Amino acid sequence: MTTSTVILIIVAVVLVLAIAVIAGVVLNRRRRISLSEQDDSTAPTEPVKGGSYRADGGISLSSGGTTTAAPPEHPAGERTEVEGQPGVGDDAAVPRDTERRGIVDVELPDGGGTTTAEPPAPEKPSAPEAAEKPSAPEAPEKPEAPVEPEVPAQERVEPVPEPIPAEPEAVEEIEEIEPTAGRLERLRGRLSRSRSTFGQGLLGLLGAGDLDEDSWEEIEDTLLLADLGAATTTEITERLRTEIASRGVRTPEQARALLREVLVDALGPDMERAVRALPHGDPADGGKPAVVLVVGVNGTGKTTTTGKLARVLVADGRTVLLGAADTFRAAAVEQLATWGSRVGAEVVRGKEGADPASVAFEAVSRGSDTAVDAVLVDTAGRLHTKTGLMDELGKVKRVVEKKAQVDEVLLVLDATTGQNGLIQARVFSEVVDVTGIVLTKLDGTAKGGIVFQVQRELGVPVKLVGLGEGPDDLAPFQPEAFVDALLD
Ligand SMILES: Nc1nc2c(ncn2[C@@H]2O[C@H](COP(=O)(O)OP(=O)(O)OP(=O)(O)O)[C@@H](O)[C@H]2O)c(=O)[nH]1
Repeated sequence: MTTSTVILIIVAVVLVLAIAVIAGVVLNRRRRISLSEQDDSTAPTEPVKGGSYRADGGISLSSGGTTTAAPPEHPAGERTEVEGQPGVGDDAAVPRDTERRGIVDVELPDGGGTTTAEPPAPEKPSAPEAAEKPSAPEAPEKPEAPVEPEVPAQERVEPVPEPIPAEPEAVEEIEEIEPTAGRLERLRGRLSRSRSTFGQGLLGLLGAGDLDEDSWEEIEDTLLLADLGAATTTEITERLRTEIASRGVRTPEQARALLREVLVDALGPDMERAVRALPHGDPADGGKPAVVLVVGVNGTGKTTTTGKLARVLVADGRTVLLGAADTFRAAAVEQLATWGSRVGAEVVRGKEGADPASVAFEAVSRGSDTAVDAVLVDTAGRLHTKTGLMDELGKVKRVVEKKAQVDEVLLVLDATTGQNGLIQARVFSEVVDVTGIVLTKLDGTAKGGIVFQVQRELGVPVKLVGLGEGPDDLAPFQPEAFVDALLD
């Protein structure tokens, strides 16, 4: 082989190598999406921030009778992480060592129930001195004689031995209530933890420039950490990838607008979010009050939410009656009574340990008789894994339905509990048809993404969000305003 042949071969090899390197670089560049270059001429002119949406709407209320919303579909096929999760009754093998309430076995009244909430059955009718002491401040109580329901024959609701329509609590002056309009806007600062990790995290990644595989992985991680769940995360990431490429998104502003659009879409902006707490017709003219059941596990914020919702209704000029069907925790009844007295709402309560179904029934009866606009029934916290307690909840609803239509079943979920909230939601909705979700304590978590997951999982809209412990820290859930609060 001559020297010139060798040189030619070397040149050819070098050329081939050079071509290969150049091709590799070009291909790699193509896979990246660059947001750093401004291309004014071709860029679509997306709104820079927030769009035209204004979060000044109030909490919207509707009547259960007039809603046209189709019953939610439960997209079971799309469920994620269901493996090994408990459902109702799955605790059969769990040692039943948890305290159980006695469930009074009440017969359901006839559908046409001739009932009156008439008479506050005196608490201790047999104690002679009791007459003189209208309400002796809880002195060290004499051992309480078992309260036998004395049946004043006529007109009494058979299954309701114990609930006592409370004397309207000494109504202090009715408090001023924050307007319900623009609450999410007012409270948006409370979402700062979710905003800084989730919203700003995403914006930082999307706006940083070249989006390679590592960037997309980081985006996925951010979504997962914010509790959006695997299915929603994949869906959002895929959509962002496709749209960024197809729309020729180039600038951080365009990326932001796209992110907003994708997140809002994932929140189902068209879901019906009005709280069905308006009466059926005019209660003063034979109409029926709306009935709202508030359910959930312990400590999620049911009583607080019931109280806050009562304020929303009162602020809207409605009359409200509260049913304290949390007969398990005496403090909860007192707590609700305080909420009631602050807005001048009557509270129907039972004695500790009373059958919650009977208290709920009595509350609804009383509400009908006194022609209030809405009866809000606070139920006891219950572990979703305890069959007996879940059965009891089902019974509460069935008993109430003997008297009136239940318009809204609000499931209160604590946003800080993450995946567990989702499991609860699933089980509760098996037992009582949950019609709306209240996500509380969003002010204390960076995991605001649970909103996406819970809606997707249940097909039930988040209607309200709790953003603090203050009496008016309850806001309507508005997807656009929520996403804006995360991204701004
Ligand atoms: N930060 C914050 N705290 C809340 C919110 N909602 C409720 N809380 C607090 O959560 C705690 C529990 O609230 P409750 O209303 O008593 O909960 P519950 O579900 O009725 O409790 P049980 O009757 O024991 O099941 C209270 O300290 C409330 O002030 C919220 O949106 N944000």
